[in-house]
Amino acid sequence: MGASHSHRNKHCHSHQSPINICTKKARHDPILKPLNIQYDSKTSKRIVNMGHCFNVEFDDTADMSVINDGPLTGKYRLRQFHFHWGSTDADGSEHVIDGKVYPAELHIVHWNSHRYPTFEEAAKHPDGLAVIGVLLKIGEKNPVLQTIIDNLGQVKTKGKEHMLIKYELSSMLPKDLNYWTYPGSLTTEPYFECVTWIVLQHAIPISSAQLTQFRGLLCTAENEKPVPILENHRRVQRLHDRVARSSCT
Ligand SMILES: NS(=O)(=O)c1ccc(NC(=S)OCCc2ccsc2)cc1
Ligand SMILES: [Zn+2]
Repeated sequence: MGASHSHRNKHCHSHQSPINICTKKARHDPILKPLNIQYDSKTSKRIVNMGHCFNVEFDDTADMSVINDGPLTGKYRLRQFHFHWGSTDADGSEHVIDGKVYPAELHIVHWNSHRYPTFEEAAKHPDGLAVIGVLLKIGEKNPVLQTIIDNLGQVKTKGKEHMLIKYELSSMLPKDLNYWTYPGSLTTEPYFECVTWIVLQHAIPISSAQLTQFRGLLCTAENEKPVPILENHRRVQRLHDRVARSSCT
């Protein structure tokens, strides 16, 4: 679409996610700060089968688990995390790094409680949400992930939920918090362009056997013919006028 339509572009779909991140073009921006992550394990509440994925939800009624600094202004409150995966280990991540696809991706969803009263309100604004994307690579069994996987049996069918007490989300993150950041969108309905994406440059391990258990979740309800959630990742979107920046050289 030519420049003459850029006004229309502005309001519709020019900042969609995920994208392929060309690491050579993602320049280091010295204004970017280190990411500050403060998660309180007491805020973990439950795991829910959403039908297209499962969400691990947190108590976001106050600024107890938050992130700030990095590319952000003010505090963003932890709401939920979830994963995207593929039907085989050859596919699955949403973000792609220099054309390399990873077998899965973790999304940790936060909303701007500094400026907006609720998640729903924040999701209507470009600075409303901040999602940390963590790429997963096939490796040794991940004990922190195993705690989540051990609970999947309790949420096998769509709509089922199960309590999750004192989950230490911070222990799932890599030590190295260097990241790429760019302005984008939700990668599922309603695709709102409200996300500051923070994609970590260091991947975390998951074993192939653990990943297989994600595919055992059903997108159907208890009383329906069982259909597994074999994959739930969106294809990469056009960059348009955007630039991805790096937190390090
Ligand atoms: N895959 S993603 O991280 O971009 C992502 C994150 C959140 C959501 N949606 C959430 S948490 O809420 C859905 C309902 C809603 C309400 C107002 S805007 C969206 C969708 C996709
Ligand atoms: Zn996601």
